[in-house]
Amino acid sequence: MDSEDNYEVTHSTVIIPLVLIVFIASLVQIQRRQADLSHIPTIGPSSFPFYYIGAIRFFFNATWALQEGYHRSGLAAFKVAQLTRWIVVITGSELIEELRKLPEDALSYSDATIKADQLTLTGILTDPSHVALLSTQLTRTLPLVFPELRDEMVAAFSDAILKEPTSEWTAVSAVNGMTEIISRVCNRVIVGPQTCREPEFSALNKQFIRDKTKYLGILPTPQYIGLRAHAKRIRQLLDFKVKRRRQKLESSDSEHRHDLLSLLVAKSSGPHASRDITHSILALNLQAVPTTSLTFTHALYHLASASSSDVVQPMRDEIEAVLRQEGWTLNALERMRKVDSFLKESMRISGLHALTMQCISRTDYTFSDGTHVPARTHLAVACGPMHLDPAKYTSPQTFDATRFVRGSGEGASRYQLATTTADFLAWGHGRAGCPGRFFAAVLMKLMLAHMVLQYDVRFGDGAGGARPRDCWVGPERFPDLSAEVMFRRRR
Ligand code: HEM
Repeated sequence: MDSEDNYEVTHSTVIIPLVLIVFIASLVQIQRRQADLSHIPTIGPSSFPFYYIGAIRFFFNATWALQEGYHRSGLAAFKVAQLTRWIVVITGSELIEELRKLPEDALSYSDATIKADQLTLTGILTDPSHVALLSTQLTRTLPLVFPELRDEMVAAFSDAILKEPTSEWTAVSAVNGMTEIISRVCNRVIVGPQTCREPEFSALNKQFIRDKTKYLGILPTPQYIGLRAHAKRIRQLLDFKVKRRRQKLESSDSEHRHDLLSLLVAKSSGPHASRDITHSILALNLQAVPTTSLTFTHALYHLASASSSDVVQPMRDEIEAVLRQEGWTLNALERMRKVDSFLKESMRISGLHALTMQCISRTDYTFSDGTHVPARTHLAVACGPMHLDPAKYTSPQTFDATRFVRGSGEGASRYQLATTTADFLAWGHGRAGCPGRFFAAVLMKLMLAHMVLQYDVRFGDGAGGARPRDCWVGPERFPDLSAEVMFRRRR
């Protein structure tokens, strides 16, 4: 028997029974939960086996189910079927605030993340200790790392967009170009200046993210093997750097770096330190790079289809006026209100997730309006329909670049890009709010301001100047992954 036959045997003897076991287990689970949740209205069919029709429809058209539930009058909560579970969707600002305030022993966000994340099965991504570093250390060191961040962004832009000093229009693959830049700049603060530019590190990272996207949680597939192999090689690459950072820390070398690798080295010890550090670096890349790249690509598509005189020129005027007074500083970036508002409006109308604040109840809980959820219920909030609700936003279907521009008076911070509220949920909210959002907001503002100042941007003639259609996979929204945008250096 040759190796190909062996491979076939592995597939038929391992994968098919495994898939069947998972399928039957999920069937029993979903059926049992249906009985517990029968008092909560369902969008789509609710009885076996028809809820699978609802689950399949949710996969292909989640926005329909969420809009339907959100707008059905008087519903504070509704449920939708997914292939392996029910999700109870909470609506309305008051219940969302109530949900946000529930403590960890009543409601767990990490239980939901760990359950939903197929990487749990690979043994990679089990320790969430890097999360605390983001909200404390990274946000605090932003003023210190800001000059490095800008230098890296400018260099990465030239490399990824227009290497040659030409002023002709050049077509750039939007998702690839933005991912290239964002991966490099994010890694400048994650692993430092040399590693973020190393071709092997960056190629492995990209392959790891790609395999993760395709990995369905089934063990012996090529993606599973790939994920483990890439993680192993990245660990080999980082091992030497970890040792060097540790020596520097121990030698009280005054030239400490402010990247996350140094912080991880400082707080780790024991025989598994190097493995844990690699896993944290991988987790950070997974959580930072795809979200920021896709969010920024959405904004780029809005920019390429925006009116030059009504949207782009006023932004340029604002950026130039602020830079004349301050130069490139964190404070200058904060004063660029039109840039901030443009990105926030893009996240409102083209947010990546139609569901957010996904969590699992740990105890039975009754909301103030009487809605009861038993323990172990998967809960979420429908942010997609909320962002398009005319009761919350005037003309919600229109992209209004200055919607969030507000004066500097009291309460102005409520409208800023990184602020989460019960009406703006693109970063999650409360305990589930993205801990990397202050960094992501600074990075995207830097990129947009640089792009608007240095380049003209438009869609090619083939596209008729229009923004390409988004693509939905379940409740996740992707910008067109193959579209090109034309760039030209400003004359
Ligand atoms: C525009 C870019 C980004 C968007 C839209 C975004 C959005 C989100 C959202 C919505 C969540 C909560 C998930 C939920 O709803 O339950 C989240 C969690 C998270 N984000 Fe972001 N994020 C972005 C960028 C980043 C960056 C740059 C980093 C790291 C530097 C980061 C690190 C994380 C981490 C670690 C979590 C998990 C928090 C936890 O488990 O408690 N994100 N992000």
